[in-house]
Amino acid sequence: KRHKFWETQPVGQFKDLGDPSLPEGPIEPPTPLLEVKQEPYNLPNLYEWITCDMNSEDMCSEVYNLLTNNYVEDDENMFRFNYSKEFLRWALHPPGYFTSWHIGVRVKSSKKLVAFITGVPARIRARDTVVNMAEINFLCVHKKLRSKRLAPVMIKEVTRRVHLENIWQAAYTAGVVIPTPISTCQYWHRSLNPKKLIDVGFSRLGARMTMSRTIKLYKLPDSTSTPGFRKMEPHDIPAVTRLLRDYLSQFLVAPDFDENDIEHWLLPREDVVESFLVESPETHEITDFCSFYTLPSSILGNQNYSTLKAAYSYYNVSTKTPLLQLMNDALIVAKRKDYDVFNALDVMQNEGFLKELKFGPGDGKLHYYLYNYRLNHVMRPSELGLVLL
Ligand SMILES: CCCCCCCCCCCCCC(=O)CSCCNC(=O)CCNC(=O)[C@H](O)C(C)(C)COP(=O)(O)OP(=O)(O)OC[C@H]1O[C@@H](n2cnc3c(N)ncnc32)[C@H](O)[C@@H]1OP(=O)(O)O
Ligand SMILES: CCOC(=O)c1cnc2ccc(OC)cc2c1SCCC#N
Repeated sequence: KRHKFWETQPVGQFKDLGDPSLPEGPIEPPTPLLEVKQEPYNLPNLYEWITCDMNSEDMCSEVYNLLTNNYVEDDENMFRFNYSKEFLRWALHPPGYFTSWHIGVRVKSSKKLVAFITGVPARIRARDTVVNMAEINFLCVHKKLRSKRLAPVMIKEVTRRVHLENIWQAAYTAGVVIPTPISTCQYWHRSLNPKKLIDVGFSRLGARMTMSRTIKLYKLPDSTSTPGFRKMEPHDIPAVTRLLRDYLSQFLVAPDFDENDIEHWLLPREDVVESFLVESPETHEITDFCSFYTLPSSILGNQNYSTLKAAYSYYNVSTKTPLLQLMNDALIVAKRKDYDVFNALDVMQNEGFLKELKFGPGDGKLHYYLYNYRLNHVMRPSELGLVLL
């Protein structure tokens, strides 16, 4: 397949896959800052760039509306991600964020927002090297402006603005295959509200299964089972940071979280991110951790339902409590909070609980990418310790 844009970019190219002579690490050296293009890339005449301050209620609403109507849909157009405004502000305002990396495109005449792309800074470790990267997300072009090669311009502009901050690598995921995935993961789904998932057409009644038998199959207890299982609180930040850093050190690619990062990404936020830990009743040691983020989806073309309430497994660590038991408690909490489904990728050690806890494999794949950083090893999902929103 010809990738006219991606073949021009410093990313692993399909033709290079077998070539072990190419060294791992940056593909291109940094450009001297004074030589980085100072002015924005040219857009087609009708359009103009806009920097999106997500702390502005109006701007955040415009971004929310663009994504609600034009962001990612599954292959059968059954769902479309419906990130909330609170979630977007959380996702785009981690420690050290740059408003200039939150980029929109407006129609000059109508001022209508028709495209968006974002970056946030992140320290990512690849093998033994910690690299300052940009995590790129929320690339969206209005449905009416597709297939006009706008995406490459969006990507070049966010690249330019990241370069201006002396950052030369990026990490991103996509459902599409472009040069060149560092890993390909699979989504798994655990029904919490099987009746709704069957009504919307996502799940089907199993052979020789009645609805009431299916509801019973997925039934969960009302209360969690692990002694000392509780919500994470601010005073837990140092212990959770230690626990997660130790745990993530086993993976080939993983975030290099410090306490500030943990405070932002893992302290519970209503309807955005939930995190729990196990504090040993005897020793008061924090031995385990689990978390999930809240990403609803619009249900497209169904008379009875408009929104799917989905929880997405985030970072989980088990050192004392069996991972199965820890994640079953996460399912119990999610069910109690009225989620319809609990989703998880087969990354990290998730394969160890997916089948046992009645997750079913999805038909969607998620490909992970690095920009301007070569890894000569296509990773198995279990070697990957990174979850992007
Ligand atoms: C040092 C810092 C570096 C920072 C930058 C790092 C890189 C960041 C990269 C971005 C990471 C984003 C991560 C992220 O946000 C998470 S993945 C979610 C992406 N968004 C959606 O799927 C929303 C619905 N779709 C759309 O809005 C459009 O279809 C988009 C805008 C996706 C493409 O608009 P379009 O109207 O359908 O297409 P054209 O404008 O005509 O352009 C066609 C070209 O775009 C390539 N394409 C298509 N989808 C892509 C995708 N998801 N990543 C990368 N490239 C993608 C495609 O291969 C082709 O190039 P090629 O001819 O070479 O094959
Ligand atoms: C019921 C299981 O499917 C989903 O939760 C879901 C919801 N909304 C989406 C919106 C866009 C979309 O585009 C790929 C997929 C979904 C999916 S399946 C893949 C995500 C997970 N897990």
